[in-house]
Amino acid sequence: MNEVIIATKNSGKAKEFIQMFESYGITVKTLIDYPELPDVEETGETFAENALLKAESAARLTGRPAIADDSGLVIDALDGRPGVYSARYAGIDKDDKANNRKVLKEMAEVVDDQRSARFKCVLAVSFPDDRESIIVEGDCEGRIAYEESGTNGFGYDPLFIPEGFDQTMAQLEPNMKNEISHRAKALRKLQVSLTELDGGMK
Ligand SMILES: O=P(O)(O)OP(=O)(O)OP(=O)(O)OC[C@H]1O[C@@H](n2cnc3c(O)ncnc32)[C@H](O)[C@@H]1O
Ligand SMILES: [Mg+2]
Repeated sequence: MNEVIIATKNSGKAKEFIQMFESYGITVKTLIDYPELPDVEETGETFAENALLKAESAARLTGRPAIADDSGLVIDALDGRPGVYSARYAGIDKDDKANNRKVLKEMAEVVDDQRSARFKCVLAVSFPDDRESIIVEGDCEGRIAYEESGTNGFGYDPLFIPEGFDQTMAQLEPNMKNEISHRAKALRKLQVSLTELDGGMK
């Protein structure tokens, strides 16, 4: 495999996948390269259901294996919200600024030791033939800051302080995020699953 399709229209995710796959010598194409493909409605109740919906649709429509990422932020003090609704938490889809403001407001009165949270990433690989889809997941533990800091990354990165750091994900170098992130952990598991398939990832 020297090219892979990632079924995402999120440019932040796309950039990270391009960087992470570089080390395997694999070129990444995303749905940004296939503007004619229709949007998939994320009607699932779990990250896995939504990842599968996106991967199956892309594999069917492109005729090639496709990987989809469904991910989000799970905050303990908010009973797991924003969770699967992370992209549209403040109402409008993919308004990162508004989503971050809403989370900060809801977390304003929450004390230090109750600010635990994790990023979750579920990756699904689907095939255009009758091979079964593969699902893997990765978590990144951390806590919610009191204000936004940093400009790297995307989404909730300016609010999220990963375990073992005193800076937000948006203040870390992209290479560091791509070592420790939920997405990196899921991708490492996928590498293991894919090497068991014909051809593998190399
Ligand atoms: O469905 P696609 O096209 O992949 O793009 P999306 O942005 O809609 O992606 P999701 O449905 O998986 O929603 C995930 C949301 O969770 C947040 N998120 C996911 N991974 C993140 C990360 O690494 N850093 C910060 N926020 C993240 C971000 O707000 C995303 O919009
Ligand atoms: Mg989405």
